[in-house]
Amino acid sequence: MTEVLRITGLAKSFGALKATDDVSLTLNAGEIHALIGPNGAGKSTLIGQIAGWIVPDAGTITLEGADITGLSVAARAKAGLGRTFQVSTLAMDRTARQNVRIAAQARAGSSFRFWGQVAQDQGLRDAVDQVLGDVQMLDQADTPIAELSHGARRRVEVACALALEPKLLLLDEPMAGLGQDGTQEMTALLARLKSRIPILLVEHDMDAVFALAGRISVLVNGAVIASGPPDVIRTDPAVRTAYLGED
Ligand SMILES: Nc1ncnc2c1ncn2[C@@H]1O[C@H](COP(=O)(O)OP(=O)(O)OP(=O)(O)O)[C@@H](O)[C@H]1O
Repeated sequence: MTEVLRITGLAKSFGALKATDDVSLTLNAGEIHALIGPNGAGKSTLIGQIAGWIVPDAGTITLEGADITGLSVAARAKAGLGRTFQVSTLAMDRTARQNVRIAAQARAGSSFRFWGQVAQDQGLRDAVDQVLGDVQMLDQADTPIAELSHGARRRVEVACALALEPKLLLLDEPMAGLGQDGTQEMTALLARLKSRIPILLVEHDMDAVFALAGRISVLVNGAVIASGPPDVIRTDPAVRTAYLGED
């Protein structure tokens, strides 16, 4: 079992409020580790600290054994921390392919430097087609984002993240607002991806979480109250009381 991400003793307070209270967790190769918890539990604050736009008061974050706690957002992305954004960053007037190409170009910048233009163009085209295929968007690759469904846009966002060849994906509520079909498509996509790229998943859709996650950690008032496989979490009395409800 290869550990990709390790968070140790992460803490963040806003005034007297402990938004993240001594949180430790790991993400292993080949798994989806879901982070669930009621509104205000501290999930987004935790993701913000891992991604780097919130500075923790204490704790460390390591990516494949390297300490990334002090790195900038951009440096973390370069180190292999992939993510999508809660607010879409896609260029709406560009096609899916053009959006993914921008991400692939950012990734390829240095590695293609010594190649000729033709090889560079071919390499980029192949990389873009590969990730568009991964998210099953090849048939809509040349459609402007503005004309795509919400679910298709989400898949293009995942393709942009994949184009950066990350070591893991941080996904903050990828099912939000998708509806039944979109949620099913996104669930299938994440299930396909996980063997290649481990995913730390924050998600409110419990059907998706229990279908996808190998491990679930439950956050309440900034602290992890339970962590384990779905069947253990489902029956944990503290979790049922705090979050899932008794029904
Ligand atoms: N910048 C901030 N300043 C003050 N308080 C904050 C700040 N950011 C978050 N909080 C508080 O920290 C707590 C955790 O918020 P956070 O958004 O991380 O929870 P969450 O689990 O992601 O919630 P949701 O499921 O609703 O997105 C909340 O009480 C929130 O009001």
